[in-house]
Amino acid sequence: MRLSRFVEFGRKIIGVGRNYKHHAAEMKSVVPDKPLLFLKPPTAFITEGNPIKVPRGCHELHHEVELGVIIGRKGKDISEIGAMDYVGGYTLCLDMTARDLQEEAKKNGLPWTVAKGFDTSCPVGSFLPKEQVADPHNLPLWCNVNGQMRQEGSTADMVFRIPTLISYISSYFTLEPGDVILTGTPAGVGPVQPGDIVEAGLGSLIRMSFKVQVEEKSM
Ligand SMILES: CC(=O)CC(=O)C(=O)O
Ligand SMILES: [Mg+2]
Repeated sequence: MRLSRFVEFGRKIIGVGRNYKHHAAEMKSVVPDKPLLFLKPPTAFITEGNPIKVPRGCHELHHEVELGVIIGRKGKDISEIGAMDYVGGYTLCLDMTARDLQEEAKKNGLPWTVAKGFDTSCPVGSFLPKEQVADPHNLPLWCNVNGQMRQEGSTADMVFRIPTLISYISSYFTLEPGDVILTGTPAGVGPVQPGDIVEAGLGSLIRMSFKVQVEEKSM
């Protein structure tokens, strides 16, 4: 299988939380002393042309624009020094988050699984082979809703950089080709409503757009 079809691999989506200090501050949280991880199932993926569906019981769905790192080689206990050899490419992701469900979970000391992993919670853009990205730690990220800019940041501001993330994650989870690491979001996250259009970009490399819709019961 070709890595450009990573969405079809059915692999892990590993989220990193509070990896930008201004976002941690807007969430009234502190930057963790080691990467804060969560998982989304592969059914979270959607590509352009498919809607973001507000999950049942959610009244505050937020956008979080993020750089996605796509793993190209299987590895466990990867050293920071060799970590970039395990990157196959990059993409742009929206880590859609049911903020009200997440806040409730946080208050009760419960996991974020539903808040982060519901169907359509990971819209992604096209695959960029790593050779096309000169410096993944210097990429502008932006997100607007109905044409109004909400998030503008740079991957230069990540707290834990890609080699650290790969090394840390692989000390717990074997990384496999097609796994995607969501590297955290810059400040400016906010709500979306059914009917909204969420547009996001990664410098001049990727631009993508998704419509928000109510989740309807499937038969
Ligand atoms: C508070 C969060 O939802 C953490 C997260 O996903 C992030 O990008 O930061
Ligand atoms: Mg996030």
